[in-house]
Amino acid sequence: MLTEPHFFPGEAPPGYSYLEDEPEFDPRTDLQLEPPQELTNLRDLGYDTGFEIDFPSPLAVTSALRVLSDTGVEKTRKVIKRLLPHAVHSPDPRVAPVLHGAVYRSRFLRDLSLSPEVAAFFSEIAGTDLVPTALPFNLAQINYVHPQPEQAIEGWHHDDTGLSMLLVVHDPSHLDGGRFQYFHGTRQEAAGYARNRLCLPADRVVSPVLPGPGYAVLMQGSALVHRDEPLWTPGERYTLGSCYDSPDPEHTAPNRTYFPDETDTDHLFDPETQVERLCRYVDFARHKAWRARGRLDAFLREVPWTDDRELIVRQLTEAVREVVEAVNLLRGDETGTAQVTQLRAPEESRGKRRMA
Ligand SMILES: O=C(O)CCC(=O)C(=O)O
Ligand SMILES: [Fe+2]
Repeated sequence: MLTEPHFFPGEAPPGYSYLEDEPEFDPRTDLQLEPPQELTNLRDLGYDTGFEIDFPSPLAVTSALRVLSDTGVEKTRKVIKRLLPHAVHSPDPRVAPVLHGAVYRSRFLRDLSLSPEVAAFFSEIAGTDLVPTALPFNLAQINYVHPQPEQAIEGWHHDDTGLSMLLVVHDPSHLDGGRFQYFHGTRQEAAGYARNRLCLPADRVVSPVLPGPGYAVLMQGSALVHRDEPLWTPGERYTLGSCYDSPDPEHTAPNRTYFPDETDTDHLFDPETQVERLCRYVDFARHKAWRARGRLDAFLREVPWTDDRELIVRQLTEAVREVVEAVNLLRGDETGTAQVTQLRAPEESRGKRRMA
């Protein structure tokens, strides 16, 4: 069952505007697609088949692969630097400013994130069809580093999205710290260490070698406990994350969304969070509508001639289940900061993740 391609919104949301005078994305000069040497699967991390079955690919994380050419890196870096004023700054100075939905601010990043060449390359690696996510807010997320390295925070987490590319745009060889790292184990194990206030054992922390800017990993970020290592000395560090979904809605919805309560005093000082708010609602609804379209098409093709009304009700209900859940979530309350932190914590169970 495959859902039809998503329509990327024709207009940027209110409060967003595209940069003027941007470089154009040209896949012939900007991409340099080179596959990874190694793949680590969910099973290698210790997950069982029951867990794996929910995911479109058995892949947990790749070793370094190359996405951008030197020309592509230069263009990306220029755009990312120009977008810094729109990043959301956490009230905690140890947390890097982050910009979501850069596809609504940069045509270059939009076209890179939607590139069919990149999606085909990742599909080949993951061994399953992948398309740029129909939740554009999760396309082109830029992680900036606070200019003053503060007291180190651990920063271990897992994401609440599907497969994602994490691309280094800075030159990692010039940095003291700031590596992308992951835990070679399951979320449950990582949560066990956290509960007991223990650090993750150093011999199970992997720091994949990313030889230079333009290299990336592809990861199943919701199953992989990972972090950006603290930067021990000031330096320039930018990463770009972008998510990919399976177009087969039979796979569990990868993007679990909650709507942060923007009236939380923590957020009030940054007007950019207010702009993001509306973008999250619509993008979330789009993603659910996109998935349901595949299920409704399957219903149209497959519903049998029957007088079993219960059977028809069951099939139709299943086709729109995620839309009904989305409606309930959109009608519901927003999530406070403390709960958002909890939702992102590694001890979150897969069952909970499935609820939204
Ligand atoms: O910048 C990095 O190395 C990791 C960023 C990350 O994990 C995230 O944004 O979720
Ligand atoms: Fe992450």
